[in-house]
Amino acid sequence: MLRTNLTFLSFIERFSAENREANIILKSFKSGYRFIEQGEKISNIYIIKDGISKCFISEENGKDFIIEFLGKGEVAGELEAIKKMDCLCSVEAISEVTAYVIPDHLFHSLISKSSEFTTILLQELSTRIIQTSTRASFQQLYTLEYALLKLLKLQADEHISISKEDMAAYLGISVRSFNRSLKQLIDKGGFDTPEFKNILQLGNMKKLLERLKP
Ligand SMILES: Nc1ncnc2c1ncn2[C@@H]1O[C@@H]2COP(=O)(O)O[C@H]2[C@H]1O
Repeated sequence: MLRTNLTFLSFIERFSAENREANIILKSFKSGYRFIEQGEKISNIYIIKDGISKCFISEENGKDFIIEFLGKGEVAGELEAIKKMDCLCSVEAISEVTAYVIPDHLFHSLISKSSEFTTILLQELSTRIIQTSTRASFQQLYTLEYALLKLLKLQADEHISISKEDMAAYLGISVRSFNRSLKQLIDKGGFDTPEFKNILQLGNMKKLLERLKP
């Protein structure tokens, strides 16, 4: 749910410190700022140093679907650079975000000259395929309450807080359905499986549920 890639982050921190002339700059974005807009052409690639962004597709019916939350070391904008296509989705800060901004010519030169960089990038893209496929299967094959419980547990574990609207957009449902599922989950008191039996009893889970109560 919240992706990070600390290997990518340490590579770019080291590279920009050792190659000041490369013009990699660090930019800060306020929460709510959309630094990549779906359908546009961009000339930079971003590697997140701090903070969390959401990466989402807006459909023509006005609904948004959150593909992934991107944290430390995650790259954004690489598809447009590699495939020479318009940006697949939008990327927006949901907390204060700082990111390394890499001009696309430098990104391409790193791919052709640094096998370390290319290996990290290939690993990242492979992980994205694995995670996106696993999530698609999970969300199709389990009940909504089960997916919601898993999403809540991840937030409790990682001490992050995601708005109700964003959680609904991540699960691909309306806020109304989200509230209904949350109520069902609270009323039922959890699932009788070894993995989830005690989740609702976690201290920070109680606080999370209080905040979200419909
Ligand atoms: N499945 C995914 N998981 C994580 N990030 C993604 C995924 N799909 C797209 N992105 C990111 O969102 C960015 C939007 O702009 P780009 O299409 O240039 O590049 C995209 C990727 O960096």
